[in-house]
Amino acid sequence: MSNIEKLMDAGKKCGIAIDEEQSRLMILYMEKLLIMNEKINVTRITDVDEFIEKHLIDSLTCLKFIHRDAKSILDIGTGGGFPGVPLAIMMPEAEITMMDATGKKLKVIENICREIGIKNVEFLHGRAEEFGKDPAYREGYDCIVSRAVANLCLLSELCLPLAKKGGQFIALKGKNYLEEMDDGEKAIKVLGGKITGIESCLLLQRDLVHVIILVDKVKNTPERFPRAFGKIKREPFPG
Ligand SMILES: C[S@@+](CC[C@H](N)C(=O)[O-])C[C@H]1O[C@@H](n2cnc3c(N)ncnc32)[C@H](O)[C@@H]1O
Repeated sequence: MSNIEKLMDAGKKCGIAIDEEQSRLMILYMEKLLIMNEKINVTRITDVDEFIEKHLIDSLTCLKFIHRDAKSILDIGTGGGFPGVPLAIMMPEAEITMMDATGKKLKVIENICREIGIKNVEFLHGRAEEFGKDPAYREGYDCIVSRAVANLCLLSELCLPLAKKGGQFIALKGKNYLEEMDDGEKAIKVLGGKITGIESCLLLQRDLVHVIILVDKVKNTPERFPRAFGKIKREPFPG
């Protein structure tokens, strides 16, 4: 079976319909990223089957939860482009912005996206807590997604200020999410969000359970958030 077929098949097993052209683009992205990864470390996953499951399919588990009318999606801490690049391939009508504090990684994914012709993407180099204070970006996105960046409390302070009122924040989490829920839930409420669902996603390996935390932005974020990163790290979230 070719890698293109493998990805379509894996999608089918996980309830995600991937057509041949979408699969071709994602596999091309993977191949180019793995070549670049030998020079600039972007991902520790280099085995193709593992990449398909843990990067491509895992990124797409949040697809069905994104509001159909979402036009602007921001991936905070995108790293090697996850979940942003697979979402951009699957949602050609939406504009996907990928943000990361590390410019080197962002340049790699930008170059690959340009090379393979993914057009509905933008790149923002910098820290989420700084963009969150900038009126040009604050409360400017329909949907914020983020995977493997920080615990739920910290992550919410980075992400929710950038979501529009009426928009969403979707956190892709590992199976240990429960430890983060108490503090995370309190912070989400103060930041103007409301948890509307916690969904588990079973990947191909049956023991690999990931969780998606769905948050609606129901109120504007108070102006004092986000705080500077040093403060976010050092001080507990003010209730
Ligand atoms: C572990 S990687 C995860 C990458 C990708 N989301 C994934 O799931 O494969 C975390 C990424 O978040 C970025 N990051 C961490 N804190 C950030 C912040 N405050 N603003 C923007 N990016 C941040 C890091 O530079 C890093 O690339």
